[in-house]
Amino acid sequence: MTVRVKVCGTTSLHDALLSAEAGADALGFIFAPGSKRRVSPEVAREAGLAAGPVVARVGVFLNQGLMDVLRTAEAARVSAVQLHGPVSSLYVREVARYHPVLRVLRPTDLGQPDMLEVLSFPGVTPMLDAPEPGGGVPLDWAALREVFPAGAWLAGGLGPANVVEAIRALRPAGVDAVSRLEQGPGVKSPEQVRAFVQAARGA
Ligand SMILES: O=C(O)c1ccccc1NCC(=O)[C@H](O)[C@H](O)COP(=O)(O)O
Repeated sequence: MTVRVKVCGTTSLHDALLSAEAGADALGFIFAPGSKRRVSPEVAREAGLAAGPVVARVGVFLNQGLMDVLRTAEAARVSAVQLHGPVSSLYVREVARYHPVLRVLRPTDLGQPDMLEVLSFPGVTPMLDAPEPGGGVPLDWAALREVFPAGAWLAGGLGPANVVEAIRALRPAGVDAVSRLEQGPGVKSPEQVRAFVQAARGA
């Protein structure tokens, strides 16, 4: 199965076009307060729509109010929503009534019935990520091999140099990265973005 590739932390039209031209399947737009990659819904909307009809536009949220998520997602015209943080399954189910959801889990969540319940909701796809989102720290792929959910995406410290190994270890449906694709906070490195997409495609 072809692995999907998401380039997260897009903060400009320039970087959206860069990732789309590199062949990314999805762009992430971070709306979490306090993120050094936070983008306004207006910029996300302009940049995401410019990437064309086949590139997914993912709004990224961390523990934010339900109405904030729904209003921002609408204003930014995202095509999916990524939810970080200890939000309830009811909350995830409500967001999934309006948008496809990438529900971010940490490895320690995998044993928790209430966290796993959400994965049975229609339109909700799990994404395994490190405890600190956007922190550039890889997960222990070998330790996850037996418990990695079917159809899940993988994030956490991925970049051109390790994405092939990660894909071969866990066979995720998609991969997502930000820290290792930047030349500065919120600014993409063209070389790293191209190399990441190319490496993931060739895995
Ligand atoms: O990157 C951030 O600043 C961020 C802040 C708050 C919530 C989510 C955030 N990033 C979300 C992502 O999907 C990252 O791509 C993912 O955590 C992987 O990051 P990295 O380990 O830096 O590749």
